[in-house]
Amino acid sequence: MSGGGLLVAGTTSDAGKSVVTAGICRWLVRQGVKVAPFKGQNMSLNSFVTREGAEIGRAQAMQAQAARVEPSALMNPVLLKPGSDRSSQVVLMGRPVGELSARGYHGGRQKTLFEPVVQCLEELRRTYDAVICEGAGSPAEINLRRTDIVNMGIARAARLPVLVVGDIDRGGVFAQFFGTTALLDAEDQKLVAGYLVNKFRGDVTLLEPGLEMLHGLTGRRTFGVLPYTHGLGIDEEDGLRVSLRGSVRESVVAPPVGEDVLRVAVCAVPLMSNFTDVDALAAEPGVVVRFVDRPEELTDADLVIVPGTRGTVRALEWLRARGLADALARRAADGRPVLGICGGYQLLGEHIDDEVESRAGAVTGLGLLPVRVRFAREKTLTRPSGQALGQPVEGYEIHHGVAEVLGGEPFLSDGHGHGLDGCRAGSVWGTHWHGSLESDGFRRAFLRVVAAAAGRRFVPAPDTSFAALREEQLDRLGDLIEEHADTDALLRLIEGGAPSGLPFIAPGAPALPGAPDAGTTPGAAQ
Ligand SMILES: NC(=O)CC[C@H](N)C(=O)O
Repeated sequence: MSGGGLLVAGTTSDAGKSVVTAGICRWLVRQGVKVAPFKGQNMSLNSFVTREGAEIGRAQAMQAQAARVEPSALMNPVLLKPGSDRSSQVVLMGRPVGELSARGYHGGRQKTLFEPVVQCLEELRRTYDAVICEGAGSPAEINLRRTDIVNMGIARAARLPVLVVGDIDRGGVFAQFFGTTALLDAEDQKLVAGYLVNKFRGDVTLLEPGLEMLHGLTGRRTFGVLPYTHGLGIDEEDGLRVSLRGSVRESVVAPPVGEDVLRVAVCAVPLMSNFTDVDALAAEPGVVVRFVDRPEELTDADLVIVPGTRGTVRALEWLRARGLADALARRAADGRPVLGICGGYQLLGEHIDDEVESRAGAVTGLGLLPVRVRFAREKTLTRPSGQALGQPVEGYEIHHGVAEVLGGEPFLSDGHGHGLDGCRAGSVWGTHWHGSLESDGFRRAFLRVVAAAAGRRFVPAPDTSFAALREEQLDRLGDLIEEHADTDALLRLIEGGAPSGLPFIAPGAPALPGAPDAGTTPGAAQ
């Protein structure tokens, strides 16, 4: 195969585009196809750092792993990181280029990003046999189509066939498939090859008449019906699938090894970034991870984690306002474990000087670690490695804040006694490194320290390999596609593009209010 491509669009957010894209990548690479993932523009606070030091969405890094290739900035040229409900940091080719309001972004900036996005995809298509692209939200966002760079905009520019994924679990999937198609203009519709039903529970024979009717209505076939599968929510784009009032959805089912479980409470701070850091804890038998936002929920926790955040000062204010700051201080005084990661580490320190992220200037931190933080314009984006508790640790850093450690013990060091990052003072630990808990030996050693401090007879399983668990998940995604999609038809689509003769479904895209043809011939193709 060469020059193959596909856009995996969705009828809604959370329809399963990311995991379907990953599953298609894993299936193709097993067939010997050299494949890469791509998403023109991603909005997420879960990001990753490539070996070249570029920041991209974690979902694309996960898909690259599914495709067994090294993640690169080309795979996610634009990353938007929300800093409030109305503005985002724009990361272009892995580097931040500014902070923009949604209005400013859609009003003009996005247009300027179209060319670079198209070029990145072209470069990937020259290097790989096939590129599986992921859309965002729904392609039928009629207010945004004109400036779109991630759904039909890119499909049209690159002549990609489009597969629309729908989540049947929430109901309404036929109307969604039909409506998504019918609200696109005629040229866009020519690329919409068909549908994929996701998260189906029950008897497929009951669904089949509906799929036939859908075919009759749209002239488009359904390429597969994927069953509802638990435990596949890996590296999500956003917080949608993490129940902030509940436990992590990825908890392992194996029973605890020791007599006690270990309870981990993760403070659900605003603008939480890389909450995926705690996935590795949830993968440990006997570790119970939940997100919390009330001080009384810290009482029975053996370990409290303050995770990363795109709003360090805002998170600090939130912790104070909710009474969590006092609860954290009491824990520290009682010698009970607290771990701060990135933004969570910064706010545990004594002082924050921030003219960059919050522009709040001088702010007093929680004072639980002897650390001072100054925000820099330059973003630190690295993939460090070192040691802690005598075990090798790998991580990645994504932050503007620069920490000056004034005391305590170094947390992560180079193995020769030189501190590399972070700080430990009594039972409080902090580091800028994300992903450190994925290092199996370190995670076990850290959990043993926590268990001892908490007086729990918890024993970490000797053999949990987070990397192996992740591989297993990616294989299961590949299996889902192989077993429940018409792979021959998918292959033809990826190789040959959308079939010709797909019918137009009225009314098509409406004209924008105020545009010259507004109010006339609603079905007119643009
Ligand atoms: N990833 C993070 O938690 C970032 C921390 C903080 N917002 C900074 O930029 O320094």
